[in-house]
Amino acid sequence: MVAPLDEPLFFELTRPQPLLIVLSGPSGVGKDTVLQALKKRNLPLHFVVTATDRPPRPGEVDGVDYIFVSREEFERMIAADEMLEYAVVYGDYKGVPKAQIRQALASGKDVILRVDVQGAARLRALCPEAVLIFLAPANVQEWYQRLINRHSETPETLQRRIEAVRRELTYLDMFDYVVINRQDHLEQAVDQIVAIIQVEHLRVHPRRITL
Ligand SMILES: Nc1ncnc2c1ncn2[C@@H]1O[C@H](COP(=O)(O)OP(=O)(O)OP(=O)(O)O)[C@@H](O)[C@H]1O
Ligand SMILES: Nc1nc2c(ncn2[C@@H]2O[C@H](COP(=O)(O)O)[C@@H](O)[C@H]2O)c(=O)[nH]1
Repeated sequence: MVAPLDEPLFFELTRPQPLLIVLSGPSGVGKDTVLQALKKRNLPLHFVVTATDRPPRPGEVDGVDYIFVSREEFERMIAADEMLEYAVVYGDYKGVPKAQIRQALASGKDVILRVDVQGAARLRALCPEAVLIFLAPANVQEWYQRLINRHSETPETLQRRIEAVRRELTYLDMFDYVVINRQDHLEQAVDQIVAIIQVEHLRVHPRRITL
């Protein structure tokens, strides 16, 4: 006699576990640009809007690019334990609102966010099951030119970002994947990130995020 199928087992197999995907890499490598291109693919992803106390750059929109707050408000959020991770990045506060991530994961969606490399290290410690992707340039000249062409930096902030890159590269081992964002081949980098998400959902032992 054949045993009846075990329904809870099948439920487990077909119910995807949401992923927490962390995109990191040096300043100016193209993290935001890659995420904007990924948004256009209309995948069931929640794109986290992180908070900062730096002023918006021309064209940046509150609630879309960042949640822009005052330094006092940022410090209130830290004191109230509202940040999953926060750091002073190139002189400004940046932080990941905890409630936003929890709500998105609870809805069953994969969650993706970009942070600097120290933020990725902190998230790895807080959430070892997160998927960490290091976005890298094809070579240092391309990366430097990208940062210059963005016209977002003063000589001082540019220097700070250049000094940081050497230290950031020493963290490569902590990441699960590396994706090269080649000059004028943005869609290729996006394809590779989509492939990582797809393959992560094929794991026999899914990553289980607990925050
Ligand atoms: N594949 C690419 N080819 C050409 N230019 C690119 C590519 N990817 C990004 N860029 C350009 O590089 C510049 C930096 O990109 P972006 O601002 O997305 O970097 P970032 O990693 O988010 O930087 P930061 O960490 O400082 O926020 C932008 O001017 C963007 O248009
Ligand atoms: N550790 C964190 N880093 C963050 C967060 N949000 C953004 N960032 C990173 O900061 C730098 C600088 O950003 P910019 O917009 O001022 O150029 C960049 O690498 C971002 O990825 C965060 O919540 N935590």
